[in-house]
Amino acid sequence: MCLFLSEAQAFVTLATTDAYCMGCIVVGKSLRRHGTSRKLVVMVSPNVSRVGRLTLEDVFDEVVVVDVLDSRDKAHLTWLGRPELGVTFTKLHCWTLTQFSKCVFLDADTLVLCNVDELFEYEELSAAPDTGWPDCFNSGVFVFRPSLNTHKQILEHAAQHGSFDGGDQGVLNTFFSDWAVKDIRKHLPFVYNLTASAVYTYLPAFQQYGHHAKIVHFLGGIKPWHHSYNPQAASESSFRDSNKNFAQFIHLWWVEYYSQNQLQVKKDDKKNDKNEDYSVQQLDSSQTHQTPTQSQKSSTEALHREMRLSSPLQDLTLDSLTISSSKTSEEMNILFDVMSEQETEETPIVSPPSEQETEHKDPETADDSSVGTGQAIAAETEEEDLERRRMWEEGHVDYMGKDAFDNIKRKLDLFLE
Ligand SMILES: O=c1ccn([C@@H]2O[C@H](COP(=O)(O)OP(=O)(O)O[C@H]3O[C@H](CO)[C@@H](O)[C@H](O)[C@H]3O)[C@@H](O)[C@H]2O)c(=O)[nH]1
Ligand SMILES: [Mn+2]
Repeated sequence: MCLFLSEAQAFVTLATTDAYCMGCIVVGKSLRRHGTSRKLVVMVSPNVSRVGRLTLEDVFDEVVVVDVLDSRDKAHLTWLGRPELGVTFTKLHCWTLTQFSKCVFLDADTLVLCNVDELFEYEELSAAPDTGWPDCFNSGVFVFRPSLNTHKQILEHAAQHGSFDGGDQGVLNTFFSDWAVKDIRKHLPFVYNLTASAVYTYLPAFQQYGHHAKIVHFLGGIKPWHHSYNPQAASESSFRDSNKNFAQFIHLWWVEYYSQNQLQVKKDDKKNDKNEDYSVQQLDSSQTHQTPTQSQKSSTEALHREMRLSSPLQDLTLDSLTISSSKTSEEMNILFDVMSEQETEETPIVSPPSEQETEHKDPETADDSSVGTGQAIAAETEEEDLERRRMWEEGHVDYMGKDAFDNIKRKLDLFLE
């Protein structure tokens, strides 16, 4: 029964360009990292490169090709300042995924920070308020029920009324027009679609509630894949105020982008068993060592190479991305060093053991690890640090434990002070 339910539900995202494929990879990996039991589906338009699609196949259960739907509504999109967003009408095709009874749509520019499977308890159409106009919902995260009938009605509605912002959000808000007032149970908490905002009430609220964030949404023209995160820059003008908080999320985004994913490891294992080769890896013949981490890297690198050929973004070349990625790993090391330093100098920051861990702890080992002297802790910390560093470098970030977001944030805050 449970299995049936989880097979009939899916998280869905969308990419109509290779740049947005990068975002989808992070959406998929972050959902898997946090152990979702639902299927992962990505819709792609036919112009997405073969490498882009193959890379997505490493992460998603289904890659569904859909036609591009473009509002071509230059007038309204100019109001929004985002002429490129006409293609977001393509998102409306998510209602055609009738192999699922219920889905959660996530924009390609979102990052999942914990398990959010409880979103499937909500009904169509559930979404979080938009920070720009809170009586409208933001269409970056929403719960819906696929139905060809609803799909047809929405497209007819779009043809008849157009979209007040030129994108899908305008159409969906006028189609589900009673969202603001009819049923509060369809209002998702803001932490499921946390966007940055310059409104003056935002910062204190972020300080108070920001650590409850479950899904971060990098709304706006600049996406995480457009720049790398630099800890120093966090104190400079480009990362001031609310963006400073988001700089930390951008860092996490890059960590997730380069992390390994379980589906890839499974596929690599299969490949080794059958002695087959994957075309993504064949594209990267310069890679001699085929450890899972490197093969995973090679598929993202292959995507980067493809982007250089076909990216619509002028500034997004292989070179800039390579610099971004090396900067990122350098920064990860800086971050790691800061975390290690702080840990040996101060009380080690570790998440409290879960009840289960406490229950099953061997009393002998429990003696040294949990109630040892300061010296024992320091000695162990050094060893643990080395191991953790190795794990971190291989992309196994312990988000639920030592590398939990709260710990990283605390260390970054200290570092940036
Ligand atoms: O060239 C594009 C542009 C967008 N998308 C997809 O459409 C989504 C929405 O575009 P995005 O750039 O994320 O828009 P936002 O900056 O989030 O802007 C807002 O306005 C959009 C237009 O109404 C809505 O789609 C968004 O959900 C809403 O948050 C992306 O995440 C992608 O999944 C593409 O695949 N290719
Ligand atoms: Mn978005």
